[in-house]
Amino acid sequence: MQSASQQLESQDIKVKLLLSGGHEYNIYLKSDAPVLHNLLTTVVARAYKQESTCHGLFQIPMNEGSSLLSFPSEHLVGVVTEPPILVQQIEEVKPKNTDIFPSYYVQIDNFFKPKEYKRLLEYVLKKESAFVPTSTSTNDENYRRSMVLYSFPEFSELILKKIKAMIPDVISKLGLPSFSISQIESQMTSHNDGNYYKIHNDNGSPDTATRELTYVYYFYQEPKPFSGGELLIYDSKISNNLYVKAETFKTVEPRNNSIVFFLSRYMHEVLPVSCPSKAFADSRFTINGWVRR
Ligand SMILES: O=C(O)CCC(=O)C(=O)O
Ligand SMILES: [Fe+2]
Repeated sequence: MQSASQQLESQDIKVKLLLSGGHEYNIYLKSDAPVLHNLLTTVVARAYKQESTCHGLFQIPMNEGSSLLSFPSEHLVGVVTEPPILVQQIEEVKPKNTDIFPSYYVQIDNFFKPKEYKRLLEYVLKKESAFVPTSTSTNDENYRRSMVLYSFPEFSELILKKIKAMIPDVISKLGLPSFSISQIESQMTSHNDGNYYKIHNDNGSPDTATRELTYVYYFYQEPKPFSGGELLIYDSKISNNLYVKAETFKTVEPRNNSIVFFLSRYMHEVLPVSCPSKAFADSRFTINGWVRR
């Protein structure tokens, strides 16, 4: 769905939310905030009696995060934006088979404190011999090349605690309805010279279906000893009533000591890594996993 809100440079927008029952709330949002896009498309969908693409609960932090406004999407009657944001004409908001649903992600820098990050790098270098080659659910040999470490109790507890604390903020930044977490999985990976992971999603099989969010934490030695290894997250479109990959995508730089969150259902891939030294210590390392509902 194409709306004018997507074309603005990021700026602060004063947004008055008009809710059923005559309630009004003033909030401030960035013009490129996914939640603003969802608010506008919800109003547009109601105006044209379409199914909203974001049915569910809105949860919007207020007063610099000290309070949270929650309301079901069907209670949203209107939105007043200052400066004005025009949503384009009916022809362009009608869902067509060719509509692109943009993918959204959140990337947070300085995830581990410097001491934790240093300890993690020292740890991974000692664990080289415990890493094993990765496989995929289809066992296709040319789909994925990397190494994985499944057990690292010294860090999995710490990362789970930090991720749990971040989830409410991540959910709100992604404009998602909240959900209760049943489990958070984690693994450590290394990508060395020529390694990659072709286009896939992370919840496409019965045993992965409850994965809601994927997270990837990146770490490596400085100066950066490899190139490539970008994460591409594809936008979606609807074809035959199914979400499928669009041609367009977002490119995520695997920034040192940053963590990325996105919907596990998005199609994504890891571009080939070039690591001239081929030394394990020079790999693109991650701790990644999935938040299950
Ligand atoms: O390493 C990355 O950037 C993403 C890894 C990934 O997609 C996965 O393990 O499912
Ligand atoms: Fe993945």
